[in-house]
Amino acid sequence: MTTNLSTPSAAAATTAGANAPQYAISAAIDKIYYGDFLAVRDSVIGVEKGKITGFIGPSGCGKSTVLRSLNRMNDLIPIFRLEGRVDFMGQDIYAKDIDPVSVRRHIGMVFQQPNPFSMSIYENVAFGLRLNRYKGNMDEQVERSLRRAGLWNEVKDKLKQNGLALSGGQQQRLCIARAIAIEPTVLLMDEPCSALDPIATRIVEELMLELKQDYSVAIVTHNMQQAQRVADITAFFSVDVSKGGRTGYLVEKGPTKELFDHPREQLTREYVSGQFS
Ligand SMILES: Nc1ncnc2c1ncn2[C@@H]1O[C@H](COP(=O)(O)OP(=O)(O)OP(=O)(O)O)[C@@H](O)[C@H]1O
Repeated sequence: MTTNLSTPSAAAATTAGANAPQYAISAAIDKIYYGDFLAVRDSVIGVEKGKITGFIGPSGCGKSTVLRSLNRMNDLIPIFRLEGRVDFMGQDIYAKDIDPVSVRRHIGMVFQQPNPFSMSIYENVAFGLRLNRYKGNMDEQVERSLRRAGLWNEVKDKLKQNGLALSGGQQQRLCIARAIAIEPTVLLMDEPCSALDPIATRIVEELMLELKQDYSVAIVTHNMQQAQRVADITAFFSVDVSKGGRTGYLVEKGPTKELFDHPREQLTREYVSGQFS
C-alpha cells in the first residue's frame, strides 16, 4: 500500500520555539551508498521554510546525491541506498508506505541542463497538471506559472511553439514554470545556472530570490559567488579520503554570511578562500 503525503497546509514543521528555524525538510543522513561505494556519510541538513539553502563543496562531495535524496529522485538508480531519515511535513519520505510520486509532487526539481519536453511551451507547463488531474482552469494556471517564472511576456504570443526553440535561459525558466505549476512546497535546484550565460544566470538568480517568497528552495552550486548572492543558509560539504575511499560529508552549515566571513572549521576557511576546489 502507498500513502500520499498530506497537503502542504498540514505541514508539521519543527517548532521548538518562536524563533527556531522552521524546516520544510529535515534530513539526518547516516550513509548513502551506490552499491558498495559509500558516497555520503553523517550529514544533518534542512531546507528552511521560505529560505534558500545552498549546498557547496568540491567536486564529488555528494552535493547532488544529497539534494536528490531529498525528494527520492535517487530511487531511479537501482544501486542507490540511504540509511537515515528525510522528513517532509513530519513524515519520513522513505517510510515503506510513502508513494515517491507523491513526494515529488510536493518537492519539485530543476536540473543542471534545461530539459524541456519536445512539445509546445503551453504543454510543457500543463504536463504536470494533467498528470495530477488538475481540475482548475488550465489556461490560467499555465499563465500564472509562466508569469511566476518571469517568462510570460517573452512567450505569451508563441505558446504553441516548441519549448526546445527557446534560448537556454528561457528553457530553464520554462522548466521552473513546469516545476512550480503543480505548486510544490519545496523546489530543489541542481546547479540550475551552470549551463547558462552570465545574463541568463542573473535572471534566474533574481527569480530564485522572488520564488523563496512562496517556496522553500535548496540549490546546489559550484559557484561560491552565486551562493553568497542567493543563499540565506549555506551547507559546506567535503570529501573524506582518510579511509581510502572518497566519501562526502557535511563539514558545517550556517547563515551564508557567517559561513563565508567567519567559518568555524579550518577546512571551510580554506575552501571559501579558494585554497582548494
Ligand atoms: N549513479 C551513480 N552511481 C554510482 N556512483 C555515483 C552515482 N552518482 C554519483 N556517484 C558518485 O557519488 C559521489 C558523489 O557524487 P555527486 O554527483 O553527488 O557529487 P557532487 O558533489 O554533486 O559532484 P559535482 O560537483 O562534481 O557534480 C561521486 O563519487 C560520484 O562518482
